[in-house]
Amino acid sequence: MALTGCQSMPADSGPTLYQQLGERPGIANVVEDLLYLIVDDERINHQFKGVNVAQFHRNLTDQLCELSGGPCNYSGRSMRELHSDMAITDTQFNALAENLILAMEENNIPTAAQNRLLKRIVPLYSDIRNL
Ligand code: HEM
Repeated sequence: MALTGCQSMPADSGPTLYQQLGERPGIANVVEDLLYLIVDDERINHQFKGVNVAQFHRNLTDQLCELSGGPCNYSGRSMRELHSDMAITDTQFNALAENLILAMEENNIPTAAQNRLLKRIVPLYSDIRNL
């Protein structure tokens, strides 16, 4: 019985990305700090004028939660639809990614976890740039 039990246990592969990010509360903190960085960043802050901050915070938190494997459902509009009129440049995309990295640093997210999340964001690139 004991052996059978052992066989059915999942291999100990360490914390999931969702756990490394501090689950939804940790992700919400990262997104809050990201918002402050965006407001201070002259390369991109003009794009965010008039944005509903509470909704942006909730939806981006849900999206990163879902992307990291957490139990969240992003219920906002598609990435292509949201960003299609913004003519986002590579420089602006990279500026936002840089701010996300800084926000993760501020929240002591390990570098390996930062890279795991960025890797899951990369596939969104062509939709966000409307390519
Ligand atoms: C890392 C890449 C990006 C991700 C994962 C991302 C994700 C998102 C998400 C989930 C939303 C929905 C939030 C809401 O419902 O308000 C959103 C909206 C928005 N994003 Fe992005 N985004 C990215 C890059 C960018 C860039 C580079 C810009 C501009 C420089 C940008 C500008 C905006 C704006 C202005 C909105 C609000 C649109 C609206 O309310 O109609 N995003 N983004």
